[in-house]
Amino acid sequence: MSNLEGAPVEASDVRGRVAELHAIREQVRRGPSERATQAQKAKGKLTARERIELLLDEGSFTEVEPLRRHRASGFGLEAKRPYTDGVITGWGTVHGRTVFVYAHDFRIFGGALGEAHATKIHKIMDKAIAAGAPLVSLNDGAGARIQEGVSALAGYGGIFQRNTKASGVIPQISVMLGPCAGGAAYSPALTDFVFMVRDTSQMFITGPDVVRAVTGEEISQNGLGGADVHAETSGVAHFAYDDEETCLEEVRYLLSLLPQNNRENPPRVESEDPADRLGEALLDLVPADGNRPYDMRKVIEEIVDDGEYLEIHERWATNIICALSRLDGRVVGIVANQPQSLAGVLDIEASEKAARFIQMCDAFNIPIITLLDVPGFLPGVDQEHGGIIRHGAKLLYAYCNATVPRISVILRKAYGGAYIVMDSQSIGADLTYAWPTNEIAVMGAEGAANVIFRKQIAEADDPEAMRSRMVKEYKAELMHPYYAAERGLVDDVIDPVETRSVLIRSLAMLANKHADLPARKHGNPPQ
Ligand SMILES: CC(=O)SCCNC(=O)CCNC(=O)[C@H](O)C(C)(C)COP(=O)(O)OP(=O)(O)OC[C@H]1O[C@@H](n2cnc3c(N)ncnc32)[C@H](O)[C@@H]1OP(=O)(O)O
Repeated sequence: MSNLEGAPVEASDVRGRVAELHAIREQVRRGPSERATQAQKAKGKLTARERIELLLDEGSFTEVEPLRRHRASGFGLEAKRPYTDGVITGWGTVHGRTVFVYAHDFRIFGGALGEAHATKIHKIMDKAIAAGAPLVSLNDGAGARIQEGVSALAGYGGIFQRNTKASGVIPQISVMLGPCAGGAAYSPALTDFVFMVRDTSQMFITGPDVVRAVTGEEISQNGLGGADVHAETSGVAHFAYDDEETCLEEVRYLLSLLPQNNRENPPRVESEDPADRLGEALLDLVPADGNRPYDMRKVIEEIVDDGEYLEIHERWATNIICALSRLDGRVVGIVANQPQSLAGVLDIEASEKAARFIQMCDAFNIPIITLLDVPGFLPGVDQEHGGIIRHGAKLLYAYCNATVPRISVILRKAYGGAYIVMDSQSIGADLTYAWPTNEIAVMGAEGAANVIFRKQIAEADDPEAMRSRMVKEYKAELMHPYYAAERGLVDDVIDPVETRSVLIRSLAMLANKHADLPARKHGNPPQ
């Protein structure tokens, strides 16, 4: 028999050796000690194996290198060589499709990454890339293993390099389930989606102690890098949940909406929701008066299959909505202005959020539906000095670069540069529709009249009466609902109730869209 720290005792026959193997396996399964497990539970956290069980289909996990141990020395490491070396790696299935996974075991060296631990992760990442299947990391590790020095740091380099190589090839999902500092925060930042759990997970480059020493700021771990901070303020996390069970269930849901790799389409399902269902409610959801707010989420619910969608970055940059959903069983990415948050303007954060989402959709063959109700870019010194020009350009670049089917629907306002940026026909949308409530223009009629009729208004006996006459004139001349359609700038003006069926027919037509791009190493997108 063997123990976790020592070498196996030799058994003399086959049965004896098999028994020994099973005994070792049992030790590996149990982990380092009951005390360590209790400490993990006391922090409100599940163990790495429990997490893997929740993530994957029942009984589907196959572990790789469970018997791996480090060969490092010094600081008493020779006497502490637990199996797995603090990370459990392998593959299983989610909804029947292969998914690779690695999970830090915080009970072993606080899940800290040493050389052997890192090479296990490298191996599983290489296998995920080769097999063309998603990679999910379950992060609960204290960063580089301090006792192993620069060997541990090099291990991170290998992870970053593979994250980048896999980017746009296989979906990569990072689930943050404990404190993740330094190197442990950068790998997730390179992946497609970051999930966090409130109170138990944190991400930061340097912890509160270093922050206090350098800047004098006092802040808790959660205040610095907790789930709410990253889901609402920094935008580092795409999703935040109250508990690990819900979090891992949502990872499974996200995976059901993604293809296995960039050579596949996302999985289509049978939809029970009729493709020709009319959305009568849309007539009441969206006020014709462009200044009145409404909840764009309700519009999305009315259009998509069974009202179901998964919102990404739900609480960050809320003036734009990014969501994955289905139309007649086909996965779509929805980008929509949200008139009830900052009137749906585009600002720095909204541009960044939507740009990354569009890039992800394009990489993984997910058609993009854009729902427009946008008054323009947010004016202001903060925005200009913060670089709205280059951040807004990210959104423009992402749309222009996307070769997946692209369909836009203009619900109400579509003004100026924001109209062009939000997947107008002129930047390559395949199909553009407008509701009869559309207001496509360079700017709102009030603003336009104030500029071009400034002289007449100023010289009039009754400037206010003159202004309102000019606004009316401008609207009648240049902003009537058929102005863009008459010029072929939209493909049709549609009855809002038909939006779902029009989109479904359009997606079916575009299903085999193919676009050839000029040869180049890669573009140089604005950053
Ligand atoms: C490139 C880079 O990654 S640089 C970043 C390097 N990492 C760090 O600086 C983080 C250092 N660790 C910490 O700050 C804390 O351990 C935290 C916040 C992660 C977790 O705190 P706690 O939940 O209180 O756990 P605790 O500190 O008891 O650690 C658990 C065990 O992991 C060990 N451990 C923690 N961090 C590391 C580490 N980086 N390397 C090796 N062992 C570590 C602890 O010594 C402890 O071991 P023990 O159970 O044998 O006593």
